Amino acid sequence: MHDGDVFGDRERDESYDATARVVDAQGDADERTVEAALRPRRLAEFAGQSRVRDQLSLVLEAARRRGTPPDHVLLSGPPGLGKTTLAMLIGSELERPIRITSGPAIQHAGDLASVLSSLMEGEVLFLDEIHRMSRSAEEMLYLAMEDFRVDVIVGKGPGATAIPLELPPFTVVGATTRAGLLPAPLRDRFGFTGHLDFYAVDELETILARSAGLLEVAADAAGISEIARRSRGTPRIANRLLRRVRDWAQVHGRDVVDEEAAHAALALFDVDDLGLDRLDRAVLDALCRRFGGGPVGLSTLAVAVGEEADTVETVAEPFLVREGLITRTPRGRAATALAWQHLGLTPPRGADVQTPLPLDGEGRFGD
Ligand SMILES: Nc1ncnc2c1ncn2[C@@H]1O[C@H](COP(=O)(O)OP(=O)(O)OP(=O)(O)O)[C@@H](O)[C@H]1O
Repeated sequence: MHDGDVFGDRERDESYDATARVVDAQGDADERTVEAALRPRRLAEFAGQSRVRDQLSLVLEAARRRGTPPDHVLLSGPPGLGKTTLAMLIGSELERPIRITSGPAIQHAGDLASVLSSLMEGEVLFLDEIHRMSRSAEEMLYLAMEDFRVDVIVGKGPGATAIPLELPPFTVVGATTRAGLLPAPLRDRFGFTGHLDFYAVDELETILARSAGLLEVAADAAGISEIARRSRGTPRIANRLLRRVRDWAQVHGRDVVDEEAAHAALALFDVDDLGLDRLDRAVLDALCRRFGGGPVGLSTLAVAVGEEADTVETVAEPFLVREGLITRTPRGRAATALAWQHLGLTPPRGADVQTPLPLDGEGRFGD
């Protein structure tokens, strides 16, 4: 029932095929079938995010004891960190059916009305990319979440009338990578909000060990650890790298995914020991070698690496900033001392003294 076309309509950069990156945090439609097999089936199997997991577990257990559907749940955070997985787990923990759709699939209030009017009591409605719903659907959703009612409009023009339709109680689980884009009235209807953060290496190791078991891949601790370190804090990337290393091991007649297999496979796929790929490194290289560490304007930097400015900004930059390799300053992008070191170069004096711009809380810059 899961992972159908509703996930296919994602915003992609058009000039650069980000899906071709082995370190892309967004999955494609084909990959979702494999991913579905790796999803934890119980909350207890969900590694990491302990705060959100414990809070959610409490909310669900209390609702179960009361015998009522829990509050609506909003899950936010970057792609590939487990929002869909948690939504599925809410359904399975409550032992309720789950209905899946997404913001882009609901462009008219009527689309939402037909979903809402067919919900059963206690059903979980998962709305992925909820920030991409149309305004009219959003307004209908507020009312449905608060009063369990939709107004069905019959007729057109001055003669149109609204017929209220009562709905059985249900729970909305919304997922978004951009919580800041949700209008406040919609955000306020969620009784519980969980923000997912990037995973620590040991958490990714736990996830990888479990995935290796499910994929029936023999993997040793050093191999798993090597993959975890290069996975950019993201389970989706970790699982994908595991599959590529498994491929390498298989083709080279190795029985075990070990450190050597991980090194060789990840070198083949251009993923370095920090998890940077070709584009990330090209940006650092241009910044340091061509522009003396910057600061340099985005468009100049983009020309130097042969990509669109938007690609550099949305695909490469967020991770480079998060890793402390570059900063964005009012005068442009600048390499930090860490970037120089990563390229094996000596940083010039003052490589770290640029004043960064403030982030807006979602890893984006305020300008
Ligand atoms: N905590 C976790 N434990 C085990 N596996 C996980 C965990 N988090 C994510 N995964 C795995 O990572 C993959 C991606 O997770 P998921 O689809 O839930 O991410 P998402 O946040 O919904 O991404 P998107 O925003 O792109 O929809 C799945 O295969 C899932 O099983």
